[in-house]
Amino acid sequence: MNTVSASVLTIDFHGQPALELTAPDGARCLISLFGGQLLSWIPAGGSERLYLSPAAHFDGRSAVRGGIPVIFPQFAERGNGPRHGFARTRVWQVDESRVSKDFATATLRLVTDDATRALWPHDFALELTVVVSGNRLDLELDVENTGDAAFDFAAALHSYLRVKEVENCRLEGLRNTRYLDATAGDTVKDDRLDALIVEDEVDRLYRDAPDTVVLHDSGRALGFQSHGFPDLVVWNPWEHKCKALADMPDLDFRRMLCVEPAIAEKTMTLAPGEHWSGQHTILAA
Ligand SMILES: O=P(O)(O)OC[C@H]1O[C@H](O)[C@H](O)[C@@H](O)[C@@H]1O
Repeated sequence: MNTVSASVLTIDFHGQPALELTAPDGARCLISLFGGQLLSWIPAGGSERLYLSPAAHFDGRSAVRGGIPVIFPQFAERGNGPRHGFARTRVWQVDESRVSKDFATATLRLVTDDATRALWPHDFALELTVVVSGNRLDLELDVENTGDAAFDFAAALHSYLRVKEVENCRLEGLRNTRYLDATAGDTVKDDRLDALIVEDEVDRLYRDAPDTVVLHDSGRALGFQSHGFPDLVVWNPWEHKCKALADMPDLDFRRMLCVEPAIAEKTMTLAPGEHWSGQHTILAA
């Protein structure tokens, strides 16, 4: 019988410091301090469930293509700041990390500094807590207004899921919902289908999305439960857009699908001293 030793290790991953968490049951994940970004998740007894591009840039400046980037305080180009915000390109601090008898966990923190103030003139504290155990990954994102004026923000946990073959995937749970279709100039559309099947570029912002969706992928499945995030973004660049991405191999659009709980269509307002928190759980089967 294999024995697993539960641990939290600080390692170097492509020149960046990262935390490797191993739970007593062998479930593992890797979190880069650059971006506070999950880069790998392997459930106990399972295989890798996050997509990380083999051509991702690890230069300490560029956003890393894959894993679970934290999007804050802006979604995509819905604002005047950097695309998808700056949280994914800042170095976060480790606040706490530990193993218990059932899980391994870490909390990372990003707070205002001169560089963030130059991009977005507000005082904030962001906290990402990751818990890995068995077949589940739990993430909690907390935003606090630490300044003396209200601010508006957007946020997302931009999850790149590794799939065997994207054309064989079915994303279920979105029937009878509405989405903005970014591939058609943000036209509002109704989803009337039992499942979303990816056969072309998909870039949809589901508003007031259901908290639970399930991704079936060639005999495997991932279940998602989120709380606090009103929207859900689903993205696959497909052939043409993937070719245009310098940090992703041309055919890797087949190996990934992004399912992203988000505050995206409408920003959220936080008064001084207020908190918002959102939870995102992924279950592997
Ligand atoms: O290339 P990035 O800036 O990381 O953005 C990657 C993707 O993120 C989201 O899913 C958006 O809906 C897409 O429109 C965008 O292409």
